[in-house]
Amino acid sequence: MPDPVDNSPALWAEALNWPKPDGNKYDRGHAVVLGGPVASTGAARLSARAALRGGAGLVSIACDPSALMVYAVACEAVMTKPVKDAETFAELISDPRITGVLMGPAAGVTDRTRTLVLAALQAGKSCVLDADALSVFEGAPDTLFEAITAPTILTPHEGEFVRLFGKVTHREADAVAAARKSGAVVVLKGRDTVIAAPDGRVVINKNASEWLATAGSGDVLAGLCVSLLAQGMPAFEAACAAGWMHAEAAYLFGPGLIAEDLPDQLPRVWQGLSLGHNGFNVHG
Ligand SMILES: NC(=O)C1=CN([C@@H]2O[C@H](COP(=O)(O)OP(=O)(O)OC[C@H]3O[C@@H](n4cnc5c(N)ncnc54)[C@H](OP(=O)(O)O)[C@@H]3O)[C@@H](O)[C@H]2O)[C@@H](O)CC1
Ligand SMILES: Nc1ncnc2c1ncn2[C@@H]1O[C@H](COP(=O)(O)OP(=O)(O)O)[C@@H](O)[C@H]1O
Repeated sequence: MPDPVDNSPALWAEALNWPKPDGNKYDRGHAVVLGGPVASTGAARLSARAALRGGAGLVSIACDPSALMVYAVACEAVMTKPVKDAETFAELISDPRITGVLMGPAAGVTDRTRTLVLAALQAGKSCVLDADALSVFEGAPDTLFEAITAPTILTPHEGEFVRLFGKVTHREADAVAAARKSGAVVVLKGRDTVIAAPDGRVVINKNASEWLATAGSGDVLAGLCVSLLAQGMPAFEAACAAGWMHAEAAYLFGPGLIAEDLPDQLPRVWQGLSLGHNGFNVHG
């Protein structure tokens, strides 16, 4: 295994998709977030807001028709799309302008979640799988791995990682082995988040604050991942950038952070990246 590299903008800043003076929202990607059922809508809303703040031009939450009004009332710039079953989900995401799909946050460990995840992967969409979209494959992880053909990011915490890949003994080596086995970029979350690619590249995110140990902060990270993926960044660079920007947002907010605070720190993170924060000047 190559020595893990510390995460920093120098690794991925060139791959960020900055808005163009003559561009429009479609140039910045359309991310779809699968929403959970009517009583569990917060996680997908956090992800969707993070996806917009992460720079995606359009973000939609796709949800069961029974939950649509909750999302529609709670969301403003984020759009809502009803999805009855795998067929309607496949039809929705067949739009070539939909460039990234996030599934998992509070989606439910259900047959519906498993079916919709497989439908998105089989459609060849760039996907981010988090939380329940990972847990639902416990006991049958090969069904998931065999369906992964397009750029995909998995964002497990250690509990979710164990369900798919078994015990964690050495976080860096285990994350690399998991990326090789699944064919996806694996973001093994924790105090020091490990980001591993199927080709063996491995990066460690060391700028995280312990205030990130709060409900929903992983949903924000998943939303950032799908945002950058939908904007056309390669999966490994998107995952590294998302991990760094997520931690930087927490640092900029400081003590007392809850997950809702993270997306609204992202403009300051973008400003820092564009102005040469941390010694790195994106615009030269
Ligand atoms: N606002 C909302 O709507 C929110 C909704 N959310 C939604 O809630 C659902 C459940 O998600 P979840 O992560 O809370 O629970 P689950 O999948 O049962 O795994 C937890 C078990 O794994 C283990 N574990 C080991 N290491 C771990 C670690 N580093 N971090 C955490 N756990 C670790 C640990 O086992 P232990 O170590 O205690 O034996 C623990 O018992 C899911 O749909 C999610 O999206 C949340 O996103 C919050 C905001
Ligand atoms: N002690 C810690 N120090 C730094 N970052 C942490 C710590 N604990 C958790 N995190 C980060 O917070 C996020 C938690 O994500 P997750 O466990 O999926 O929570 P949730 O499901 O509630 O959103 C991850 O990005 C993880 O790396």
